[in-house]
Amino acid sequence: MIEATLCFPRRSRTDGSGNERTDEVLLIEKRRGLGEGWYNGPGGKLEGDETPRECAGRETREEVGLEIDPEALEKAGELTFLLDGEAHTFCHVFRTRSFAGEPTASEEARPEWVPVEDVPYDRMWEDDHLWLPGVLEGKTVVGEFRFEGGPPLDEAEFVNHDLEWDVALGTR
Ligand SMILES: Nc1[nH]c(=O)nc2c1ncn2[C@H]1C[C@H](O)[C@@H](COP(=O)(O)OP(=O)(O)OP(=O)(O)O)O1
Repeated sequence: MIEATLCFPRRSRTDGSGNERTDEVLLIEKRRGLGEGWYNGPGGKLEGDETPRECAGRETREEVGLEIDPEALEKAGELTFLLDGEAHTFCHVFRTRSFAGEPTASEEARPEWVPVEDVPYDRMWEDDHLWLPGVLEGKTVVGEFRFEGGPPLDEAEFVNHDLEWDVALGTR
């Protein structure tokens, strides 16, 4: 089974007049690999003996150039994606308001700050609208999502899911 991560950097922006505060999340439009052409958080597969939070920090740096201290990441979710009845990917989800630098595009990803109310769920993995809103509200989630008819996973059909909210997650 693949072990992977997703990272959702957050910021609050105030408009020129200082009146409107917009809460935003950094998404990427993925340019290659699984989920190509769709929006998601930065992230990818664990490498070597790195921890999930180290992986999330590294992938965010590689894909969009933000520097993130792995210890500053808050664990928000653990998602299992099953393909044709078998565990395909276990994904650790993190969020953070602590990072350095400005997002820049890479070969893998085009970054975009998006108001939390305008997340383009119709251009994302079909399961995202089920768990990402809660994660962006500060909740924790454990979920299982079943796909059928692959591989690859991103061409399979999303069939059903189970979700549990406000779960105490490990510190990894
Ligand atoms: N159903 C799903 N919903 C979702 O939101 N993200 C999913 C997903 N299934 C997989 N992912 C994400 C998790 C992880 O960040 C990424 C894994 O995709 P890939 O195997 O293509 O890895 P990448 O090519 O991005 O990583 P590296 O090769 O390690 O750079 O896709």
